Amino acid sequence: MSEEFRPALPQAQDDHPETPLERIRGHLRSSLGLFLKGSYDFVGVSRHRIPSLPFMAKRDLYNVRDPDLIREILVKRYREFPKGALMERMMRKLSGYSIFVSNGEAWERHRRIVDQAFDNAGVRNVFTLMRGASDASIARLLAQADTGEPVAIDAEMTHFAGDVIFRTIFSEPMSSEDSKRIFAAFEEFQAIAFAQGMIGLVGVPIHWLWSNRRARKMAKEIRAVLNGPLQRRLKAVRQGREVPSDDILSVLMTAEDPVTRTKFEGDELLDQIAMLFLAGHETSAAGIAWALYCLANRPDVQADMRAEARAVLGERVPEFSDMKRLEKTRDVFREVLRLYPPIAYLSRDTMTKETLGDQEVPCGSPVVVPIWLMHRHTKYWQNPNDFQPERFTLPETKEAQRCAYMPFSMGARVCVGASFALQEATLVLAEIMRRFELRPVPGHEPQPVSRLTVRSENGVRVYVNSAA
Ligand code: HEM
Repeated sequence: MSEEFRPALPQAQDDHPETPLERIRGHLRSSLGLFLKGSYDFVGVSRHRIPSLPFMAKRDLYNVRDPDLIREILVKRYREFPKGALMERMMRKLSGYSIFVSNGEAWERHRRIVDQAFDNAGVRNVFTLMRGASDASIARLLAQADTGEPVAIDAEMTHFAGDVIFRTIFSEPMSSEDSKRIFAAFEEFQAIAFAQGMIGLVGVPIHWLWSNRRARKMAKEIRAVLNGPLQRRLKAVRQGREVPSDDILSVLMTAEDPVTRTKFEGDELLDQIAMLFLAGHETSAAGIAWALYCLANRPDVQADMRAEARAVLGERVPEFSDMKRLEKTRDVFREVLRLYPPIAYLSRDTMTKETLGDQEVPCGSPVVVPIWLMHRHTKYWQNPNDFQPERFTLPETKEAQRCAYMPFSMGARVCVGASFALQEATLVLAEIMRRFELRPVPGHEPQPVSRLTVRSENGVRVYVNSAA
């Protein structure tokens, strides 16, 4: 095992900047400072003042680092800790009141319908479509390999994950023109949504912000790209033409909620598709890019994965049944999701006055589950900042996995696409490893920042060469 590689840590954020404005500016750069405050060995609930301008009301957020309380919030009493209104306001322009942000009966209905598209059979059905996106990504990498130039692997993985979700929803690849349009618009939308979220937390009503016009324009652009194939499909159905029957769109259009006997229709269908597109590509892209950064720095782990991919797949096309045999590959991805959880924290609001641990929490307060901190908690993990994929095979890590590992959250609102994400990551990582060898770019250390997802502020670049 290589001893020299230390996975990049976020730059320390100054806890005592001169002015409230400076503190706010720091949080606009990355929320890792605000939401992940506190030591990595504390078990309990800590209270933190939300930075605010002098004339704004003072509010606190509550950071929960106790596995039993986390379970209570996410699993046992999830209805009493709904998602906050701020997130919903940020996302409304792009995806209406859809599954990621909704609460109560509306969410229960959304989830019952969306679950039908993502059950196990659904994930198997879309495997061929995923493989199409993986083949396209390998072809793009082949064109960039052995050139002596670093490859922007984070941008490539964003393209890959966007293509996967587009193909698995619509049964068609994303055209290169659409992919350029949608990624540019998404990048801008996310930057605005994150900044608005941070500003909104401080207490500024976000509907006052000038950036709303720009966010609306970007959301319109994204929806237009997704609406094209949706309208084509609806027209084909109206005309009685044959349409794909096993992609995500076909299930979303036909699945009926068993309780209310309703379906997704009209704008609501486009809202849910836009949400799935966002939730389904940004997180996976972030995770896979971090995995490739870690692998570039660990040739020994690459060699193990290459041997596994070649033993399981040989020279042939991967099949759905191969995925569960790529165990090392899957453990590498699980370890990367521990070190760089794409969603660094979960945020909920209290609906009444609550007592959490030794804290009295007023009604309407933000309660944060800091996934990042739990994944590096020294009470549960040995050498928490090291990249050690083999830890997932050790019996002594079982307890940590049970109480301090939650990259996909837990409980009723657990990620709907968890199996889907593990499958696409396993597939593309095995495909990359069986063909290529990655090397780090000297002097380039990615800088983790958490905006909507945990990304590198300065990109992720690696050398890609053909493997022997
Ligand atoms: C490595 C990749 C992924 C990670 C780490 C991840 C993580 C998460 C987390 C932590 C949540 C809970 C958020 C919260 O409660 O505030 C979540 C929810 C969700 N995820 Fe994922 N996700 C990933 C990939 C995907 C994919 C591929 C899809 C769809 C294709 C997806 C769709 C969703 C949806 C719809 C929700 C909302 C579920 C609900 O509220 O009922 N995710 N994800």
